[in-house]
Order: sequence, then structure tokens, then C-alpha cells
Amino acid sequence: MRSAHRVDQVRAAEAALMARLPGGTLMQRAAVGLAATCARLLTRRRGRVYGSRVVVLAGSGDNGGDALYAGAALARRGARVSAVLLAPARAHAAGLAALRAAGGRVVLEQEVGLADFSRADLVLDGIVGIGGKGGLRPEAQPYARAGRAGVVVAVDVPSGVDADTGEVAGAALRADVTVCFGTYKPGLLIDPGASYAGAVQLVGIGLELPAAEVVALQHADVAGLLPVPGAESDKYRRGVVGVAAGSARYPGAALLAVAGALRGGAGAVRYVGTAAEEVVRRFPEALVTEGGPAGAGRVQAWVVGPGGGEGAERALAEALAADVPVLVDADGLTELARLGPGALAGRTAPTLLTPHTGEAARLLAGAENGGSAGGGGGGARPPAADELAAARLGTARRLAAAYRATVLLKGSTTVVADPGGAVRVNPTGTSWLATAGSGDVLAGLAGSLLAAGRSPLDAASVAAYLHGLAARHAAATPGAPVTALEVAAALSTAWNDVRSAAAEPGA
Ligand SMILES: NC(=O)C1=CN([C@@H]2O[C@H](COP(=O)(O)OP(=O)(O)OC[C@H]3O[C@@H](n4cnc5c(N)ncnc54)[C@H](OP(=O)(O)O)[C@@H]3O)[C@@H](O)[C@H]2O)[C@@H](O)CC1
Ligand SMILES: [K+]
Repeated sequence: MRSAHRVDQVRAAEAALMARLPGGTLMQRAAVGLAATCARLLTRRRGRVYGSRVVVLAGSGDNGGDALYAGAALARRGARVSAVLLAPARAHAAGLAALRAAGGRVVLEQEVGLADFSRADLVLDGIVGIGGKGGLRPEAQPYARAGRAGVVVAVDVPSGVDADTGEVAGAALRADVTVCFGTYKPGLLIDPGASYAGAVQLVGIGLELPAAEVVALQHADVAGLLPVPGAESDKYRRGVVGVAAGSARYPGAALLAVAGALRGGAGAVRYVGTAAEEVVRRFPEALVTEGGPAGAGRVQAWVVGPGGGEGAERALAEALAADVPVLVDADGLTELARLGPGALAGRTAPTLLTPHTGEAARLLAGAENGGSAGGGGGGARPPAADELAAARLGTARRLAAAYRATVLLKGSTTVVADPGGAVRVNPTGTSWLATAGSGDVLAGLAGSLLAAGRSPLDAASVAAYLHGLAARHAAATPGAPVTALEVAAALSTAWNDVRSAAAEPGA
């Protein structure tokens, strides 16, 4: 599991540890780890550190200090190191002295700095770290636009990325590798920040941190959360997932949601809706009923909404009336936005919402208006979907708080937020999942995990993880496009992948 902590948590842990250690110890630990990664990267690129060209971009804080000390260590191994000072009067004095003593040179002119930057074998981005506010300042912006021949290593956080949220206000410096200290930061795991961070490496510096609110699951965590039938299991004990999906207009959504549900570990899938005939023809193992959730037999969790069309209103009302977990997706979310959070107020079983950012915008507007069906204000401007996408963590949390439900916000970096504050970010996503029907598969899969007894947080984060992995497996060649049905078909490979990696010694 990758655990990410907020800046205030890191600062508190740092202060507690620094009170017990000689001054400068933590920065030295950070710089040693940073220099080791840089040396490995240079050796991979050029065969050796000696003679390689290194540029240190140093800002005014300790982030610049880390970079200058690491630059000094590389200079001692024979690298030709230039330090570009973005705030010359406030550069980290001891770090600068160390660099000079090791033979590094200092560059103050931007033109020279940019020329060095563009031809360097390796650039250390120490402009700003967890003390940063806002995007890159004007003096640093040309580096974000400049061409580069070598590898860019961000120190702790790519400069310009908000460490707590992954938001980028204006420009940020794109890194190939980020070396972070003490813990991951949420902004390194959540887009757009994550897309600036490249490969993220953690250097331990001995911080004692509280339990993390934001985590990214890894194979071993997911393996531990997969429902595995015991010897005594029957289909009811394994869970029956009810799928209320599809309509005359969108029969395909029913098939895709059922395809996902069949591979999520529930013991049986019960389909209700107008596509019953197509469903049973394609999936003879599914139980089917025409009509709505109220008249269907026993289920342990409902999935309602994919391709629901005009039937979504009734399906949602009937599913929410059942005292079992309910996953609401697609047309079910549009209907829920119309009703507002009051529609969930009487529920005691959990609810899981799976919006993309467009649906999130409608849900938030519905929450602010008290539901347009409820005759509330109705006048608030719905938040724009792209603004919500740029602030994914905050959006998921706002929705979870407003609806008192677990929210899986889809998109580049799927974020799952529990109303209690816990957040999981998905590390397996791929942009090829932005394909028609892929959300229907995800809804079925997550609903199946709910029916099998997983909590909404676990069901949603495990489903997102397997779904992303399946999309990678489904591609004929790495990075090739995939269809939603291929993703559903590859779910068992993803499942096996997770289990076998977790079974390996040392996992
Ligand atoms: N915590 C730990 O355990 C350890 C932390 N360590 C390291 O310390 C780093 C944190 O150092 P820090 O606190 O000095 O802050 P830092 O990020 O260097 O920047 C603050 C300076 O930048 C400025 N500034 C602000 N915004 C800006 C912007 N957008 N663009 C440009 N400049 C901007 C602001 O000045 P201002 O101009 O606003 O007065 C201020 O002077 C951390 O990321 C890690 O690398 C390790 O050494 C070991 C242990
Ligand atoms: K940085």
C-alpha cells in the first residue's frame, strides 16, 4: 500500500523527529537518497556519473537545499554540475557552499540556465517542494516550456504541483522521476499532479506518521480483499448481485454491467429490466426478471442505472427502498441529482455513487439546490466538469460529504472517497478506459464485490484496480485501444495476476 500524508502531517512528524536529532540530519538523509537515485539514472543513461552534465534548479527553501546537497554529492563523483538559482539572494546557504566546495558552478543568468537545462543529462528540480503555493512563478516558467535532452528528477514534489491535492495552478515542471521523502504526498498519486511526477520513489527518513487518509492499493492489498468462496459457500452465501440496467434505447449497458458483475466474486447475478432476453441469451448463468428491483427475488446488493434510460427513476426508487447496499451509476445518478441527497436520507445500508465528472457536476448542483425535484432554489450554476476534474480529491470528498455516501469519481486517476474521510486513489488506470461501456462493466464489478460482502470503500477501490489492470491485459499490444467487452473478459486475468503476484515470496 502506498500511503500519502498531507503537508501539515509531514511538518508535524518532521518537527518531532528534528527535536531528537542533530540539526541538518533529515536534509542529509534526503539528499543522500536523492543523489543515489540520480547516480543510478546517470549510470543507466551514460554508463557512469563521471563527466555527466547535471543542472540543479534551486529555489529559496529547503527543497533547493536538498537539491544543492545532492548536486554536491554528484559533483564529488565527477559530474559537471551547474546550479541555477531562481532566488539568488535566498538560496540555501549551506547547500550552496557544499556545491561550490565540490566544484559545482553557479549560474545566475536565465539564458545560460536555459541552455544548460536543455542539454543536461539530468536536471534536479529543487525549485519548490511542500512549502510551495500556486504554480511556477514567472522566473521558473521558461523551464517548464524548454526542450530537454535528459531526465528530470523532481525533489519531493514536481514544482508547481500542490502536494496535498495534485492540483496545478498554472504551470508546473514535468518530471520523469520524483524522489519523495518520508511519505508519498496525495498530489503525487492524483492527476493532474500524478501526471507531472513520473515514476515516484520514496526515500525513508525516519518520520513517524499517523495513519494515512489517502492510500493507493497495490497487488498484495487487493489480493487480500478479493472474495474467495470457502468450502461451505453456496450462491447466497457468496452473495447475489442485482443489476437493474439497460433499456430499449441502451440494451448493451445491461450486457456490459452483467459481464462485469459475473466476474466480481458474487455467487449469482440477478438481472432485472427490459433486456432480460438478450442477457440470458448471452449469459445463460444469469437469473433474469422483467420489471423492477421490488419484484425481484433476494439480492445482497443492487447496481442501478447503467443505460437505464426512462426506467431509471423507478429502478432507483425501488433499489433505494431495499435495505441492502446500492451502487448508483449513470442514469441512476442523473435521477439522484434531480432528487438531491434527501433521497438517501432514510437509508441505513450503504450507498456507492460512481460518477464521472459530468455526473459529479450534476450531483453537486443537485445537492446545492436541495434537488431540483424538491423545488429547491434551482438557480445555482452547476460546477463545470473540467474544474471538478482538475480538483479530483476535493470533488470526491465534497460529493461524499453532501450525499453521505461513498463516491468513486471516475477519470484520469479514479478517486474513491468515503464519507468518513478515507480516500483510495487507483494506480492502475489507463486512458483507454475512457471508452463506451467501460463504466457499465465497472459498475457491475463493484456491485458484485458489494454483494460478496465488501464495504463500499473496498468494493469500489478493488473494482477500479482490477478494471484498470484488465484494460492493460485486454490490449493486444501494450497501449492499444480496448473495448468494454474485452475489458470484462480480461477481468479474470487481472484477478489471477493480483493473486499470483501476492503469492510470490516477498510480496
Ligand atoms: N519535511 C521534512 O521532513 C523534510 C523536508 N525536506 C525538504 O524541505 C522541503 C520543504 O522545505 P521548505 O519548507 O523550506 O519549503 P520549500 O518547498 O523549499 O519552498 C518554500 C519556499 O519557496 C517559496 N515559494 C513558495 N511557493 C513558491 C512557488 N510557487 N514558486 C517558487 N517559490 C515558491 C517560499 O518563499 P516566498 O517567496 O513565498 O517567501 C519559500 O521560501 C521539502 O519539500 C523537502 O524537499 C527535506 O530536506 C528533509 C525533511
Ligand atoms: K521540487
